[in-house]
Amino acid sequence: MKSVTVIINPVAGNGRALKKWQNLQPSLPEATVYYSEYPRHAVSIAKNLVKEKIARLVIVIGGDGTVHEVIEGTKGAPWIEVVAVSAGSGNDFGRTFTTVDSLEDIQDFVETSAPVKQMRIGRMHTSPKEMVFINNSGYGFDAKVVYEANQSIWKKRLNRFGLGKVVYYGLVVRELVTYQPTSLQLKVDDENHTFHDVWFVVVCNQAYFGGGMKISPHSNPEDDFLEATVVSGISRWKLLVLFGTVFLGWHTKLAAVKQFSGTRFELTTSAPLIGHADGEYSGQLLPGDVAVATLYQETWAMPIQSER
Ligand SMILES: Nc1ncnc2c1ncn2[C@@H]1O[C@H](COP(=O)(O)OP(=O)(O)OP(=O)(O)O)[C@@H](O)[C@H]1O
Repeated sequence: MKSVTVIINPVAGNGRALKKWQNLQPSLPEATVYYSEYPRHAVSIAKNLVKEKIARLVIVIGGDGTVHEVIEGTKGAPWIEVVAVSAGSGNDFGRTFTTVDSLEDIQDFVETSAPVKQMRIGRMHTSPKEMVFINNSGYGFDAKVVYEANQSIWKKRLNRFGLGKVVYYGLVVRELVTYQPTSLQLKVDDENHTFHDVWFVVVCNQAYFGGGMKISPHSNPEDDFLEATVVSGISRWKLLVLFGTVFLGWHTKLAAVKQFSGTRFELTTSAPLIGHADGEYSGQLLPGDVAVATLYQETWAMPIQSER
């Protein structure tokens, strides 16, 4: 029997995480419980768990940001299994990896002694910084929207009424009007590609991004490859239509969308670009910098949906 540890982000999903935990708590009296008290606190909680070297099931109650932090903290500890109770607003993690919602789901994991498959996780390196990504990491338009949303006082105000997403929609429209596409060089393993008029580039470890868009259908965290999607040479309003086609899977046939599979991706830019890792701001890529996306050699014990 594994020991159960619960990590909750009380602000995720505008308090939804806390409500979900209040429902589960009476059934898990033995669980060790930690609350994330500030951004990136879950990274240090997870790092401290790794030091104990005990086989355990870690249940993360939060959104993609909180799962990202716990996974970052459990690097190099395949004896720790991570599952999530989806309680954020986007929840792309739970579209591929396993989520639990009831006590029965949790018991399945606690009681099974079958080894959990090991998953690959991405790494975006821009010297001297290194970012983990479970879902995806990239640069450009979408990262700018994330960055602006996190700066916005309106996001906090509207979140109180569960309307935080309105800020994202507003910013997508604003950036559609004001964003200046740039040139980008992409090296996929040994092949060089140059793009002009680039809106965004995203390197994916799993298929979904942006809260349910299956942008990279061939991405699979069980394999040894990452996939990059570059969107370039498209007018502002066609880009909006393109986002709509992603839900139908038609975007992969458009000339403005180029996709590559590989093991190492080098990105360089002609103008400063804002970046994200799993939808959280990850800093700027400046002309002269090289961002390198690869998979970590280490693996993580995270069941994926198809196994259940
Ligand atoms: N006690 C806290 N107070 C404020 N922010 C916190 C706290 N604990 C964690 N955070 C931060 O909250 C942010 C949002 O968390 P998370 O992404 O899990 O929820 P979400 O934004 O609602 O969901 P999603 O990313 O799926 O849309 C994370 O960046 C995390 O660092």
